[in-house]
Amino acid sequence: MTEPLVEPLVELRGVVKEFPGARRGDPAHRAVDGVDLRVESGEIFAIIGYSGAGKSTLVRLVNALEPVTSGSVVVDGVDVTALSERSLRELRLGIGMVFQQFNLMESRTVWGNLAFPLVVAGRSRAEQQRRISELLHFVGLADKAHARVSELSGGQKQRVGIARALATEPRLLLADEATSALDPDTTRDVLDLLARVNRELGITILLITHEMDVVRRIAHRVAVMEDGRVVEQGRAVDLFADPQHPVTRRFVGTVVDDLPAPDVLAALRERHPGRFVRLALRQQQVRQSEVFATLLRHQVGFELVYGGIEEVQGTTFGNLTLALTGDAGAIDRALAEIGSLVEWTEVAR
Ligand SMILES: Nc1ncnc2c1ncn2[C@@H]1O[C@H](COP(=O)(O)OP(=O)(O)OP(=O)(O)O)[C@@H](O)[C@H]1O
Repeated sequence: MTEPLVEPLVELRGVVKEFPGARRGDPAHRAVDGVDLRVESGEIFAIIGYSGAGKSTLVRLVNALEPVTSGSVVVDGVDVTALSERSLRELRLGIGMVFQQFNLMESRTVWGNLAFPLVVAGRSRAEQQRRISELLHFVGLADKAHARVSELSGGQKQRVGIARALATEPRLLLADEATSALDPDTTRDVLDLLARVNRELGITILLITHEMDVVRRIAHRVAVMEDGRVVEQGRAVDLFADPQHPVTRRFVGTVVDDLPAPDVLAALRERHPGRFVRLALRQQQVRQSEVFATLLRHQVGFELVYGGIEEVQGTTFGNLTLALTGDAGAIDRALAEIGSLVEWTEVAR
């Protein structure tokens, strides 16, 4: 069977962006340093990195708000680095933008904010009416059409921001820290809405974030950025299961409890005698009951001293630290068997 042809909606090849140094004679600053990236049509792709990693700059290169220093940026089959101002305006009509600070006209009504991009796109009155009412229903704000934006909560504002981004029926949505100004509950609602935009409307989403929880909740694939470079990329589940780069490990550690901190570990050792091992529960390999049955069969005592289970895109992840007690030989034999069920490591003293 041949692989289905998946066409990238966004493709970056060897992209470099330099900004001039602050003073004359200062060296140029490389905000983006040779990035290769493919965002497939229909997916939610996340770029994660700490502040200053170059994420926002990268997004500004995709919608050509900034010119690249070198490399190519292809959106929907068109190299945006070679477009005229006029063609750029057309390109941007096909890309919706969602911002951290919403960027709405606060003193205008929700309706007025949604009408704006439609007027710019030259839609008739009747079309504006139809589209705005459709959008308001989709984002669950049909009763707020005539409210001023300044009267809305942060979560409602971001719903308006998303509706506005969708107004001209873009194929691609760029979301720049769309939930970073929101509390955890509202963040969840807005992420659910973005997932619906992707699932029900088939819109590709490229989002940037510094929160691994955002990636865990909605991203299909993810690229990790540090100092202008992509240090690791792949399916979100694979990065959670087996992060390679230290930056990725740090991000994954914010969501999946890895190991207790040294002081916690010391306190745990005071309270629990025995040999500490850590089980890494991953994807389909989660067979906890078999692990515990094996320990019991070898008459090894066990206590769960640290850890937790999380879900990433319907897949279970977790790290459990156990304190094992009993005959040393029996523990060795039990661990040898357990090695075929799950990955385990000794927790160093
Ligand atoms: N217009 C500019 N002129 C000069 N330097 C810039 C400009 N825009 C960004 N930079 C620099 O490029 C680097 C990357 O910035 P960028 O905003 O892309 O990072 P980021 O990962 O999005 O971080 P944050 O989340 O803090 O915005 C930073 O060192 C920043 O100071």
